Amino acid sequence: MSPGDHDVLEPPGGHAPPGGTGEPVLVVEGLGKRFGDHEVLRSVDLRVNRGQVLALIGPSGSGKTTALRCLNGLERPDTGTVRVGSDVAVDFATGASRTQVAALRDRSAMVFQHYNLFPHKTVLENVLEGPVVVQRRPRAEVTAEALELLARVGLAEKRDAYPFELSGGQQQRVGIVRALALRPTLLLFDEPTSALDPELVGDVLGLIKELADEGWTMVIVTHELQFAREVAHEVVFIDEGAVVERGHPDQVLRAPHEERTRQFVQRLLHPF
Ligand SMILES: Nc1ncnc2c1ncn2[C@@H]1O[C@H](COP(=O)(O)OP(=O)(O)OP(=O)(O)O)[C@@H](O)[C@H]1O
Repeated sequence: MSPGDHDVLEPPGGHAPPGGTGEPVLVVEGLGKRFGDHEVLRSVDLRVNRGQVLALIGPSGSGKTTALRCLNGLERPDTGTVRVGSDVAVDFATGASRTQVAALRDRSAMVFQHYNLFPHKTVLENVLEGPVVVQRRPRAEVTAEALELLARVGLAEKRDAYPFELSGGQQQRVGIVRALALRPTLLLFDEPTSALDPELVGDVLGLIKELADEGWTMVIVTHELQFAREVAHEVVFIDEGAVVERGHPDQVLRAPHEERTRQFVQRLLHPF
């Protein structure tokens, strides 16, 4: 590979050391969002350094998905700034332009709860859609990368299959490949295993853990607390749209300072 080429199997900038670097990839300040009278996000701050994983946890309806969608430009916050990498900084309070929001979307890639694959497109076409149609990169180059990524997740032979021919776990692996093919600076996961049958959950979590070990920078919304403890460098607990507690996974998940965090963690660990 010549200098400047991008190895699609590696995170941008190469593998980060364990624990990440000190270089910020995502800096979010004062993120606020209302849907009508409902204040869904209240001045949320987040920071993730290169090679780090942030796990965002919280009760249903606390604003986790909305926060991710704001980071990805799929939703427009009313206030706050979002910086991704060294060259994209969007201040929503002063009215972000379409070009700025598009730049934000270009830097991060989202893996959705329900896979969101195009049902009428093959696996390969699903992976090519973003890089070729949206990013306008050369089809031949992207196809080679997509096949490499599909091989990595054990789906090379499914390139011409349609989503309905795949298991949920396989569909979600395609969802992850589709995100990686965008060469994102930041990967966003929205409860990536919540739609899966229990026996397929470990398969997808294992793949995400591998990516984390390789130094991909990620924000993961999850209810899988054991997984969050193993993979995340920081856990952020939000409730009613506001950050209640943040810290090392062992502290937040085993010895939380806040009563609301303790109750939430207990409910997830002991639902009955
Ligand atoms: N497009 C929308 N229009 C109106 N209200 C919305 C919209 N999207 C989300 N909401 C509301 O915002 C609140 C937060 O929703 P969000 O999906 O972000 O929560 P969540 O923490 O991800 O929940 P869950 O764990 O159940 O997925 C909810 O009350 C939801 O009904």
